[in-house]
Amino acid sequence: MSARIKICGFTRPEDALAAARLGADAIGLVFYAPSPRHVSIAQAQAIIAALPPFVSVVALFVNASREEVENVLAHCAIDILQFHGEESPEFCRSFQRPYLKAVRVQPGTDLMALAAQYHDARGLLTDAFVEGAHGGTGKTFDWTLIPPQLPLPLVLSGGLDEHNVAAAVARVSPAAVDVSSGVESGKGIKSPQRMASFIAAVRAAQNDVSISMRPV
Ligand SMILES: O=C(O)c1ccccc1N[C@@H]1O[C@H](COP(=O)(O)O)[C@@H](O)[C@H]1O
Repeated sequence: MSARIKICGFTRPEDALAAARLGADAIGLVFYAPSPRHVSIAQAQAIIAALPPFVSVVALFVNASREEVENVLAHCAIDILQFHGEESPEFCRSFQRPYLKAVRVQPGTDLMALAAQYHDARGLLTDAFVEGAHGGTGKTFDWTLIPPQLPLPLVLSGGLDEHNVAAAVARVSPAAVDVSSGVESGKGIKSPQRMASFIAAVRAAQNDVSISMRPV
């Protein structure tokens, strides 16, 4: 099955519409105020309203309160929650919505144990560990730290771009890839050219099944 493509960190409706037209499966909205990609409820509503049908909307939170998450869910048509902080499994599953749990990977990170803890997640999203940052750093991590038999769908992220995503897909055969910085022309501003190149690279990598290493 071909890897799904999520592009994260939209701040403008026209960029999200361009992503959808280019073939992105999901767009991400960052509800984390310190991020340069942070959106207000009103911005999120405008972005979502610009989308065609069948493009999933992912709401990203970092250690948000229950009230913050519920407020977004009450005002925006969100399909999937993405928890990118230190949220507990109980917190993640308490909204009765599909969720992704993000993990910032470094040597020693036990992804098998985390997959067991967050067993009802729609996927485990692996990002690079960068001291002092929660994500959206544009940094890659050592993909060999991902166990080949991870029991949850893998959403690979962290420093992906049009130049390295084909190698990443070939190396770990993720269920999905997620990119933010790697398709930008400025913080929160997505480049149509970079999004097109990224999506083309994912699709091209998948046509070369001979170099896929993850069992399907
Ligand atoms: O995009 C952000 O600003 C952000 C802030 C806080 C946590 C996560 C964030 N983005 C997510 O980070 C990963 C990797 O991003 P990048 O491609 O390396 O820039 C991705 O999952 C984004 O959704």
